[in-house]
Amino acid sequence: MIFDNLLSLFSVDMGIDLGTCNTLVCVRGEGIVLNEPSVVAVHKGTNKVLQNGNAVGWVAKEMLGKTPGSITAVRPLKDGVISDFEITEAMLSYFIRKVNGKRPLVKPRVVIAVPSGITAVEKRAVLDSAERAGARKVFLVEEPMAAAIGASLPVVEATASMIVDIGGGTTEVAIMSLADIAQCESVRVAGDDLDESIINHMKKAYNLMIGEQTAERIKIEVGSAAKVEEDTTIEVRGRDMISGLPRKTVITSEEIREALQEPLSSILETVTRTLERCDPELAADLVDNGIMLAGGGALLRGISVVISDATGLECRIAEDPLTCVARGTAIYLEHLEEWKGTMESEID
Ligand SMILES: Nc1ncnc2c1ncn2[C@@H]1O[C@H](COP(=O)(O)OP(=O)(O)OP(=O)(O)O)[C@@H](O)[C@H]1O
Repeated sequence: MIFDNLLSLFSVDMGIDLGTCNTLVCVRGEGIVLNEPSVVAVHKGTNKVLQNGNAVGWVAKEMLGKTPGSITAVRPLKDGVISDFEITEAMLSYFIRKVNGKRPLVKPRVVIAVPSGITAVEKRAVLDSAERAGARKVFLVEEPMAAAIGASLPVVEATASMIVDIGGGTTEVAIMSLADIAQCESVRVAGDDLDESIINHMKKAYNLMIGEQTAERIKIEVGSAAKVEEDTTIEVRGRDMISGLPRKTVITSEEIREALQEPLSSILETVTRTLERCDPELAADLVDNGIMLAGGGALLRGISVVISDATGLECRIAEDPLTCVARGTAIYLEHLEEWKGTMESEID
């Protein structure tokens, strides 16, 4: 124990938000030091990462959708869970090496935020991957708890705090009190599904095939959950499904809003269901405390308006919602000695 504390003086303790879309790493005392896409480029049909294990993150994202036949750029996490263990391990290993690089002699202690819905087997896989990827000790925290802490909600107090974390693969809804999760639900509908709906809309309405990156750009530039600004238009390029040739067309923000309604209604249902299951005393607190939104999906125009309309509660957006979970893991690192009993760890 004392030896471990001594070692921590020489190692970088890090908090990792292992996301479907982005992985963020925080270092104790330094804040966010890495923010890269959760993408890895491999030789097709193998788990061999290109460029000696270094084709990860930004380098690999540029290859996504543009790779020649022998190379594939993969996202090893899907729907918020690990879909490819070996590649996830390679990715974690690259990020840990990149951050720990300056102090390679002592292995780091690592806090990883994982979706609340993952199974014991999946948790073990994350623990094992991080250990093999070079961590000295690994602690897991539940993503909604990390998000709430990162959003400065008073989770340790005897009052209810509610977080809706809309990520890439999953939306996590949780109600917390006294440092514990009282009610929690996770749905595998989030930002990626909004992109998917845009792709389907373009196929159906315009016979135009567009890529995932184009769909995401449309969502970010003109997408909305409710009409909160003047409607605009955007030029979209893709491949004509009939002629097979490149083509462009102009679409409106109104039709995109329409296309997003279906996945958004699944998210809204999850939010209202979680509230319905909540203890009446905690529900009473939420009348005053409201709901906090986190994750990249919180940046979708009008999302707080639709959640507020559906629940009747005040809905706020966390500051810098994309980094909430990572900042929460950094706060965990600061309180590691006090809180580690509440976290799952390989060794403890
Ligand atoms: N301005 C924006 N408007 C709408 N969506 C956005 C915006 N910026 C980012 N996003 C979306 O947020 C999602 C990524 O959010 P985030 O980084 O919180 O997810 P993640 O942690 O990688 O995923 P998960 O929590 O599911 O593992 C993507 O779907 C991205 O398209």
